[in-house]
Amino acid sequence: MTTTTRIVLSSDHAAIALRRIIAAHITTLGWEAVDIGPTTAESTPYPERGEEAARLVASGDCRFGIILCGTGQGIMMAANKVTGIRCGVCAEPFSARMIRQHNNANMLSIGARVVGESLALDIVEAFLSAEFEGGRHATRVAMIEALEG
Ligand SMILES: O=C(CO)[C@H](O)[C@H](O)COP(=O)(O)O
Repeated sequence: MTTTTRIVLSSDHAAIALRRIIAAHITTLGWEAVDIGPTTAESTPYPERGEEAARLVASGDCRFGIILCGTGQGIMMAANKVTGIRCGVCAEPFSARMIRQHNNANMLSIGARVVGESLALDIVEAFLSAEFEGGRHATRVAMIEALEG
């Protein structure tokens, strides 16, 4: 398992401001933010933005990925198409903690049109501070991996 502290951040046009806020925040927590944009408000397709981030996580270049679009849903769907990625959309901290503890998620998706800044930062902190519990959950995660063929 990679030990890097790099976290890739990516979004579509709907979430640029919140992505930047999260990138700045995680650096205060000791993580290295790898913000791959976009930098302008021009419309950009979330499948490409999600895939780009997911490949950096799947390759081991980044430990985690935090991705955002309007709802968090579309970019999550794209990221989960990349082998090795387990990404969940979270709109509250409990689920963000649980997708680490039970599902060993390596990416977190947030909807910038769903949650505000303060809640988003709580969600990110819950995700980053939780650890995978293994045990019975490892068996189930292995079953997800088996679906990848
Ligand atoms: O949430 C999203 C995908 O799940 C996108 O951010 C949303 O569909 C973009 O919409 P628009 O082009 O109207 O800004």
